[in-house]
Amino acid sequence: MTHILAIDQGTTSTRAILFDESIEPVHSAQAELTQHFPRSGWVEHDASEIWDLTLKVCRDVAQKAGDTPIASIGITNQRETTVIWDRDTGKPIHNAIVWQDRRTSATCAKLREAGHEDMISERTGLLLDPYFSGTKIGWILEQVDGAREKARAGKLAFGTIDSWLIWNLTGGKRHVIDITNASRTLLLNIRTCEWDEEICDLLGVPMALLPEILDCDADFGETDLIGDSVLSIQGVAGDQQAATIGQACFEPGMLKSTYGTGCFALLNTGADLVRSENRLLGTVAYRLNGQTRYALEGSIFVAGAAVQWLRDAMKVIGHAEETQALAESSDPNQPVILVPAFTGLGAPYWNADCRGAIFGLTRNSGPAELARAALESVGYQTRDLIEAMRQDWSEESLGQTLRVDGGMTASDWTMQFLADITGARVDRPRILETTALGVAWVAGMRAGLYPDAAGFAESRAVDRSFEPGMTTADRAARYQAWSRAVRGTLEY
Ligand SMILES: Nc1ncnc2c1ncn2[C@@H]1O[C@H](COP(=O)(O)OP(=O)(O)O)[C@@H](O)[C@H]1O
Ligand SMILES: O=P(O)(O)OC[C@H](O)CO
Repeated sequence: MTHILAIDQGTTSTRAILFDESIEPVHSAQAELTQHFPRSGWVEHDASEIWDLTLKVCRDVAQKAGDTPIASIGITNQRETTVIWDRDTGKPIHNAIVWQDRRTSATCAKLREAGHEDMISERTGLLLDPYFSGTKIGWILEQVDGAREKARAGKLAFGTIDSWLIWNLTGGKRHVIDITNASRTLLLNIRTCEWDEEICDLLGVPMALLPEILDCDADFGETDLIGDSVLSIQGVAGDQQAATIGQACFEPGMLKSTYGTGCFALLNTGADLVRSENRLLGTVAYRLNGQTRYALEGSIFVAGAAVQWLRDAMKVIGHAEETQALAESSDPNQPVILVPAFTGLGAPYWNADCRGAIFGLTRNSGPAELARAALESVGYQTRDLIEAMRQDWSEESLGQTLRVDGGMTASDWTMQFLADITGARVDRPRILETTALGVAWVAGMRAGLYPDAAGFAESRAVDRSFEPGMTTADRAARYQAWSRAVRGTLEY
């Protein structure tokens, strides 16, 4: 018996999962991460806590497996979150600035006004938005005393969370980043897959800060910190790209959508980078065996977070699961619509300033109608993404099947509505930990334990498929109502 260890460092928690020789998850350990909100719109993590908890869950899970050896390590992580540390001490010089953080929106607006957005989008595939790492790096260098000089002198290191974990796991020997994480920094030329010096210069990021870029299945270094033997790190990808791999979306046209706090839909566009005309992102899906595959990505900031809002702010539920019974008991003649723009709207609107709205309330609208509206908002937003993808990539098969994963897919009601409103078949896999599965497979394949991509795709099993049931007329009417509600929200 041999195991593969997958580390999944997410926004709210860190998980370590051991997969056996049949690529089945057999042991796991998890720790919650402290969220810091120093100001409205700011979100930080303590990078040292991230490292401590990651090492802890890895050691915990290794202990659960007893004497069974680990053949290789895969790492997947929350993307864009930015850490800068001192190369001598190994200590972060500031809290990590999390992907959700909006503090650099004024910097982005200035760069936009100066006319740089087209050039940056053309080269990076991304948009000028605080979401990405580039402007976060600039902010830390500006705010921390002496940081810019130290950065120029090569004394500091920047990394996304994969880089930070690998630096620590290898005892400071490797300063690297995988290509998928690099493609989220706003500093990568996505075609040449190299750092873009002109953009780095524009954003005030000295090249001496930057890690070496590696393929997802590269040699990322070795660690002797987990268990008694030396373990190799051989598979790395940002979490949404890892889920794309874990869902075996290896062919152009395959689409996966992950429903956690937010929702991230990635469409494999093959060896071609598609430049979106509809404010979707162009990103590296993965690079395996030296072959780069691209994706179009739609990122929505509020999916499961709408359910958290019902629980924490509105207090209409005690637990997320209760939304199912409430939605089932809601009055179908009250078409309440919730536009959950709590922190603005992501793709395809990218409006950071609009805020949430509820439409169609009556005196009888209550918790049941609100719960249904929250669950439906996830389906409507996904439909927005698929419509935008269809305009960018006119392949007929697009949008016929949606491979889903993430915590919110536990809700059958939500998955059925998703199928109804998108008109797509929704496939929920048997292994829901697709993010960890993706990098476990890459690491295990490199270690010679797991099959190639075709064999892996064949082994993928579906737990349940949801077929669209709504009439075409009903689907169209409801989607039109949603579109009107979004317009109203944007105009308010
Ligand atoms: N049965 C359910 N019905 C509706 N939403 C759910 C259900 N179970 C979990 N969720 C939502 O899914 C999210 C958690 O998913 P997860 O994949 O763990 O998120 P993340 O990785 O972003 O922390 C939460 O926002 C939660 O409200
Ligand atoms: O950690 P998650 O699952 O919320 O994912 C975060 C994304 O990678 C942000 O782009």
